Amino acid sequence: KRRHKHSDELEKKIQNHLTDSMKPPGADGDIWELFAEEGEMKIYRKELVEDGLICDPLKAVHSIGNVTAREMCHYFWDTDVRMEWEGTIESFRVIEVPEEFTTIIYQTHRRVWPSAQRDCLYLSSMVKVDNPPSVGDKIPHDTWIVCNFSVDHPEANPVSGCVRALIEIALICQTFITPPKDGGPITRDCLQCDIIYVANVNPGGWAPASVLRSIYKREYPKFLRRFTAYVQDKTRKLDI
Ligand SMILES: O=S(=O)(CCO)c1ccc(-c2ccc(C3CCCC3)c([C@@H]3C[C@@H]3c3ccccn3)c2)cc1
Repeated sequence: KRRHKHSDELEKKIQNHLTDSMKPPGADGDIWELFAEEGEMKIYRKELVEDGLICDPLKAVHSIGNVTAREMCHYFWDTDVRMEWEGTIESFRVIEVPEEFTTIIYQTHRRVWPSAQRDCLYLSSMVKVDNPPSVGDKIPHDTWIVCNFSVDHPEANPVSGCVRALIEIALICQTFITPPKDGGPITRDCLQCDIIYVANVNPGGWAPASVLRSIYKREYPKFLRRFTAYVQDKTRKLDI
């Protein structure tokens, strides 16, 4: 069962995301504030301060056509294309590949004046979920998750002056297929991908609350817009 040093922790986090993060906002009795809405994309936040640091949890739900859950998770997980859609990291390095779909990444984020530059050191794993909880009465064709969470690593060789931000992030995607009425073959137009993105970022050190909250308000909608458009573009059949 224990495939690498972080296997147990990864399994536990994935189980937690499948039970907690897949619940619609508010189902957990918590008060989520809808702070951005664009079509199917709805982004919620909660105010949370831990040890004086702004750790506002974020939860986004979205649904887009013409892509599968596996494609969404693949492009989110695959470091080969990371800089094609990530707009806020300055550099990143794959430190270790503990197993085929699991990497350990060190990345630096663009400095947010007036606070110090942040870096993240995290494990990123892409997993197909076998027995997914079905949300509502729709039955998913398949469910995939990418789980990113902070770990330690002796070879991080961090950029000096960076403050280590701590992250707990998950992208959970489900494919829904609506076969064509005329019984024809299933095409991309029959696909719908439901997305849940949860992000818990601890800035790791002091930063002005107003500055952090305005970054979150700006960056998360931008990230979800840009990333989903990127995947739809990468998977679009070539215009013949
Ligand atoms: O989804 S991922 O796994 C994709 C891989 O990169 C991921 C997303 C976001 C972060 C992240 C780490 C640090 C910070 C801060 C904290 C103080 C100064 C920088 C932020 C701030 C919230 C803003 C932000 C929000 C969304 C996207 C990028 N930036 C975000 C890390 C990983």
